Amino acid sequence: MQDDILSVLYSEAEIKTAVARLGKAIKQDYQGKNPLLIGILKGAIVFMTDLIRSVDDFVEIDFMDVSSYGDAAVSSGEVKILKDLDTSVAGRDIIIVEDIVDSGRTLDYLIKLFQTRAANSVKICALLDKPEGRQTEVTADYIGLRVPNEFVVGYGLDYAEKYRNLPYIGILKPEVYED
Ligand SMILES: O=P(O)(O)OC[C@H]1O[C@H](OP(=O)(O)OP(=O)(O)O)[C@H](O)[C@@H]1O
Ligand code: HPA
Ligand SMILES: [Mg+2]
Repeated sequence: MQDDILSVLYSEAEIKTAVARLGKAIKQDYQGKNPLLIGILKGAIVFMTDLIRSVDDFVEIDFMDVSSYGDAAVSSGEVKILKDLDTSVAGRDIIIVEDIVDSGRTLDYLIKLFQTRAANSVKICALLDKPEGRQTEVTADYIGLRVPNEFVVGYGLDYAEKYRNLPYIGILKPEVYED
């Protein structure tokens, strides 16, 4: 698995520091609000489990499974809900937890959806931001680390369902996804 990685972009230690910073900021901004953190499966799973343990206050969690990449390295542009929430978002302060904002299409879709469902507020916490990938106006409120315009994997992020279990963020060798 490690042979497919061109270079390590962010080490485990760098990720840990970024996650701790995000957890502190959320605690400060949401005192007494009992926010609902919504992890977007599957990519956000690793980040979500670390993030919630870095928020030293009451939070609730739920998950939604949406997909737009399938087995490709380029977004299909069509966001599909594979599993919806169990919790009602009406009147709640929502924090969408994402592994990466790339084209921004997934978040654009989700923000509109939660606003339609009458959430009190909707913010975004993303571990990674890839600004050069953007095709929409979306910006995350809480950002861990910035990544260049390369396909990155690890710490939850996949290529064709692989590499999610790498403990660091790495750049995939282009020959792995180009034919
Ligand atoms: O900003 P965007 O271009 O929309 O890309 C970001 C989204 O794409 C990935 O999900 P994917 O659809 O690959 O599903 P997965 O989380 O199950 O891997 C990633 O986890 C984000 O949810
Ligand atoms: N890597 C993995 N999954 C992704 C990426 C990426 O760079 N961008 C959007 N989904
Ligand atoms: Mg994916």
